[in-house]
Amino acid sequence: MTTIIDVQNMRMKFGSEEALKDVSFSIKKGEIFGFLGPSGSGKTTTIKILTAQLTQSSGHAFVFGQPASDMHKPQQKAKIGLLTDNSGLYQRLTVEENLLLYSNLYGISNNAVEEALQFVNLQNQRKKKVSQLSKGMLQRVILARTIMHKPQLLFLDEPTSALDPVNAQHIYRGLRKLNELGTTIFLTTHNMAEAELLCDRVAFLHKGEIRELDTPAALKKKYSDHSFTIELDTGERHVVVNGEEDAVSVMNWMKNDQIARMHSNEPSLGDIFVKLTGSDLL
Ligand SMILES: Nc1ncnc2c1ncn2[C@@H]1O[C@H](COP(=O)(O)OP(=O)(O)OP(=O)(O)O)[C@@H](O)[C@H]1O
Repeated sequence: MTTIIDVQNMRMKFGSEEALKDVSFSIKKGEIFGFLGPSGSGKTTTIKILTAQLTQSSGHAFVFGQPASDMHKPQQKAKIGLLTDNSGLYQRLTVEENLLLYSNLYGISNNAVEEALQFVNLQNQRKKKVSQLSKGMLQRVILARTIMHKPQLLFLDEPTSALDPVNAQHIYRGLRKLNELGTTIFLTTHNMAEAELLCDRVAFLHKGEIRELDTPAALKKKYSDHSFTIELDTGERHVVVNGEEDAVSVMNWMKNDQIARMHSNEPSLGDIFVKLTGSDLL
């Protein structure tokens, strides 16, 4: 599979502060990759390097097989979509006028405006002026603009931070659809449930270092204590672990038809994050 992003031993210093320390990862075409970390861990700095807004102090950062510092070149830039909190929208124009302006400016077909409005569930707000939008609506317009040229690679920095759960779900469906069509997605989020739902692999960043990188399922397995919680008909709850000692109790409860519910106590990505960073993001 084609490698879309390749980062090896990347470091970034701002004066004496080391924002990134020896960061390495690579992302294949078609992956949804979650870059997770508390505030100040280096997520935005990484996106800025990968989109040529900053140059790393040392190490290797390649996007589409070219140095990331070339991403400002029009040919490379056309392949990516970057969602940031910097809106750049015209306040006095409507949602639709903003998107049409953008599509004309970049030679994108006007049909893309309709598709983008659907993608973010804003068809009914198209005539609203940008100055009159709520924070969540504004975020959706920016996202619409980001995906309008059908980029091969999408950088999404906190794409649903201002959205209510219904609109967030709508965006998740849209992102999955884009991904099925081949778009690779690099996503940062503080929302661990979102990462678990969307990402093929996640990296946990802490103080500029990647502490773990794997599929959510593999990480959950790695950090699991292999215990189960059993709830009996009486409401009594027992935590049991694999092994002979608890097997006897479990067998007896089963024989006597006493078990009402049983589930594995595998950790969530949020639990793993707290364990790794000592920070509770939830
Ligand atoms: N231009 C800059 N000059 C100096 N320090 C910077 C600059 N940009 C980022 N930093 C520092 O680098 C570190 C990483 O910042 P970064 O914005 O990448 O974090 P983040 O993980 O994106 O945080 P958040 O989740 O709050 O957006 C922080 O300590 C920050 O203060």
